[in-house]
Amino acid sequence: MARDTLYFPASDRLFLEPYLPPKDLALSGADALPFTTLTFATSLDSQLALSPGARTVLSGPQSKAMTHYLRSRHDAILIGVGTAVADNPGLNCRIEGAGGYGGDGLEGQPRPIIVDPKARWDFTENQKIFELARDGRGKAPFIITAVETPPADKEAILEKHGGKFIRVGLKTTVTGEYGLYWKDVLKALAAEGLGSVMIEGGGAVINSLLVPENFEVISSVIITIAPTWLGRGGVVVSPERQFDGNGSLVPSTRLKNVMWHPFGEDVVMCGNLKV
Ligand SMILES: NC(=O)C1=CN([C@@H]2O[C@H](COP(=O)(O)OP(=O)(O)OC[C@H]3O[C@@H](n4cnc5c(N)ncnc54)[C@H](O)[C@@H]3O)[C@@H](O)[C@H]2O)C=CC1
Ligand SMILES: Nc1nc(O)c(N)c(N[C@@H]2O[C@H](COP(=O)(O)O)[C@@H](O)[C@H]2O)n1
Repeated sequence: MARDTLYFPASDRLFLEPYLPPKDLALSGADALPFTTLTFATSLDSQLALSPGARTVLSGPQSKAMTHYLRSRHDAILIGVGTAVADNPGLNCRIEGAGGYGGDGLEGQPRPIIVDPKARWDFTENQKIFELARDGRGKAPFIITAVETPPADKEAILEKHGGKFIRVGLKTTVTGEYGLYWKDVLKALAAEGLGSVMIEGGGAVINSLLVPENFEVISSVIITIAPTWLGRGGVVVSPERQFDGNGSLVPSTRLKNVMWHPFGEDVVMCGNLKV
C-alpha cells in the first residue's frame, strides 16, 4: 500500500450519503448537467488560505480522509488556475481501495479539471498531477479554457498523460462579470461523460459560483470548518451581495437540509441550496 494511503471508516460514510451522487448515476438527456458538489475547508473567519499563493492546511486527518472519500465518489474534481498555481495539487484520491492505493486500475480516481480561461497555468510534466498520472495513481487534468489555440507544448504534455484542453467561450453573466458561465462549464463536463463533479475552490471559483443564477446547478454543499482564525488578508469565501430591481438587499441565502458531523477537531456541515 502506498505510504500516503488514507482510511475513512464505513461508520463515518453514512451521514454523507444523502449529499452524494447516487452510485448508479447516469446522465439522461442532452441538457443533463453533472451532479455538482461544492466542497472546501474553511477557517472560522471564512478563509481558504493565508494568502492567494499559500497552500494552507486547514483540515485535520479525519476530515482530510473524508475529502478523499468524496473524491472517490465523484467523476471529476474541479479547481481554478489560482489554486493549481499556488498548491501544485495532486487532485487524486488516496483512500484505501482506490486505484493505485490497493484498488485496480484507476478505479475511484476522479478526473482533475482546472478552470484556466486564459491558459496561464505554466505547468511542466514535473507537476505532482502528472507524476501521479505516470505512476497510475491519478488521472491527468482536463483544462477548461477560452483560448482558441492553447500553447502546443502544454497540449503535448497533457495529451502524453491522457489529459486535454476543453474550449468553453466567455460570456457576461447576470451579475455583469465577463467570464465563464458555470452552466457552460458543467455542460462541457457532461459532454465528456463526467456525471458528477466536486468543486473544491479556490476563492474566485467559489465566490463566482455562489450567486443565485447557479443555485439550481449546485446539488450539495459539504464544508469542513476548522477551529482556527487565519486573520485578515487571506483568501475569503464571501460571495457578492444580491440586490433586487429596486436596489434593496435580497435576504442572504441559507442552506436547507443541514446536517453537522464532527470529525476530530473539525466539523463538517452538509446542506442543499435548492429544495
Ligand atoms: N481550503 C480549501 O479547501 C481550498 C483552498 N484553496 C486555496 O485557494 C487559493 C486560491 O484561490 P484563488 O486565488 O481565488 O484562485 P482560484 O483557484 O479560485 O482561481 C482563480 C482563477 O480561476 C479562474 N476563474 C475562476 N472562476 C472563474 C469564472 N467564473 N470565470 C472565468 N474564470 C474564472 C480565473 O482565471 C481566476 O483568476 C489558494 O491559496 C488555495 O490554496 C483552494 C481550494 C480549496
Ligand atoms: N479539504 C481540504 N482541506 C484543506 O485544508 C485544504 N488546504 C484543501 N485544499 C484543496 O486540496 C487540494 C490539495 O490536494 P492534494 O492533497 O494535493 O491532492 C488543494 O489544491 C485545494 O484544492 N482541501
